[in-house]
Amino acid sequence: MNTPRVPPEAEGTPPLAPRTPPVTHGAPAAQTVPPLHVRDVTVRFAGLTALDEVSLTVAPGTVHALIGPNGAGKSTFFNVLSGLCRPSSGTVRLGGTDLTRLAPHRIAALGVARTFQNIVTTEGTVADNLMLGRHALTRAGFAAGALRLPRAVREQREHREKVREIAELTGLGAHFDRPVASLPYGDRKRVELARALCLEPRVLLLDEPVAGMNAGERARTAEVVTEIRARLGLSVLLVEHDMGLVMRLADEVTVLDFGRLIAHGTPAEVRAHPEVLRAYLGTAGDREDIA
Ligand SMILES: Nc1ncnc2c1ncn2[C@@H]1O[C@H](COP(=O)(O)OP(=O)(O)OP(=O)(O)O)[C@@H](O)[C@H]1O
Repeated sequence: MNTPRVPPEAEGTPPLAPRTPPVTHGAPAAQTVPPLHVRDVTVRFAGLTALDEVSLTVAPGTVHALIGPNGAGKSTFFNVLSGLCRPSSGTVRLGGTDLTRLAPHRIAALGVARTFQNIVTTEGTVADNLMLGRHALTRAGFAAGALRLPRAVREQREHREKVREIAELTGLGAHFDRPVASLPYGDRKRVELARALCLEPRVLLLDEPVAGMNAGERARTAEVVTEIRARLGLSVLLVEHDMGLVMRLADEVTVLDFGRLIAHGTPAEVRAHPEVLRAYLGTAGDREDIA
């Protein structure tokens, strides 16, 4: 376990076509999910190496947690995967498709959706917010929508049915037409997760999905992550400081410290790893406890 385990490459996988999936009905169907391969990614900001040749693979249909003390490079890693930060070197591939230097909207269209650590929606209803998440999948043009042409009206209705399913799946069904601002914090934060799901991603990047939640809200969100993974078959890459949640949800855990990968393995392996214990319990007084 001391050396990172790197699953074999899926060489020769055909490139993925950009997705324009039909609007589906009934229970969301499990979809084909390619592995997400990150290889030797390095990011430098002026004199600081925020990521130093970091590699990991998110295997299809698994929950892979990325943990590490404050400043370890987790957000930078997410920013690379979602196209907000260009690495100095290294590659990101979804199956056989190179995502490394694509714009964020192209990465999203290829099936990698993310949530943000500090964004909690306050505007509009739950339905409004989830419809925003369908934007990338909308085929009828702006003019057709504005003119309420039959095709655009039908498409809007189908998208609304789909987002209602996702609201049910994420425990927001009872709040569908309520203003987000009127919901408790945990539900509001889960709107962000639901909005990312509305893109029908193959890989979901969750950046601290339970930050600021109370114990009940955390437990509910953990159930939702378990449920969406089981029902939709997608892969999840999870950044989270709540170690109880990480240990419960993750199949694999990768640990960063000062931009370097220091451990990779199952939750039990990582928890007992001396480098990980040192990184969390080491010298700095403000480091979190992994126990
Ligand atoms: N745009 C930037 N310019 C300069 N330095 C940056 C930038 N973004 C991040 N850093 C630095 O890169 C390092 C990694 O930061 P990052 O935010 O990725 O860590 P993190 O693991 O997500 O931390 P946290 O758990 O506190 O969110 C830190 O030293 C940070 O100060």
